[in-house]
Amino acid sequence: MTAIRIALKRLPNGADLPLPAYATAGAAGMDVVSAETCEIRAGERRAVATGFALAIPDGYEVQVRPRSGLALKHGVTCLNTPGTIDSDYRGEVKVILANLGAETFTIARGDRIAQLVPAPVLRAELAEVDDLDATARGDGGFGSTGR
Ligand SMILES: O=c1ccn([C@H]2C[C@H](O)[C@@H](COP(=O)(O)OP(=O)(O)OP(=O)(O)O)O2)c(=O)[nH]1
Ligand SMILES: [Mg+2]
Repeated sequence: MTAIRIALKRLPNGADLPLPAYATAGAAGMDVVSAETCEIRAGERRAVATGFALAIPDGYEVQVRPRSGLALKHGVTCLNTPGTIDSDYRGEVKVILANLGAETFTIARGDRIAQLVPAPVLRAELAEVDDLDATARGDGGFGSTGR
């Protein structure tokens, strides 16, 4: 398994926290813990601090993804999933959690709240044209092929 090196800087609010880590040998995501104790009421959202910042190598991003256990048990997910950490972002990584459940969700400092997955970035060069090539689908979409 190849790994890319990503520089991580602990921020003062993350001084004593575990760094993002893979929970099992085959885990795709590194679990991230919360740097704050807080509550998210039903129907609300919050940018939760993680206590670290990253310098991702050029040509890569880091995706912030929800944990399925929180989603299934509590209705808590990343609102902007997958969140995008740009390679040129040097601020604190935050996890935008939304509580879609019926109960207030309590987060303790150190709780695992999301997972980070690095990914290569492909950039596109747009070529503006007057006409696009024809396809069988054409402009059908949004359920046009049936259930
Ligand atoms: O879940 C997330 C998503 C984003 N970010 C940070 C890192 C990312 O590089 C930056 C900008 O994210 P994005 O491009 O998704 O947000 P935007 O609304 O387009 O903000 P900006 O105008 O700053 O690009 O915010 C996070 O910490 N967590
Ligand atoms: Mg942006």
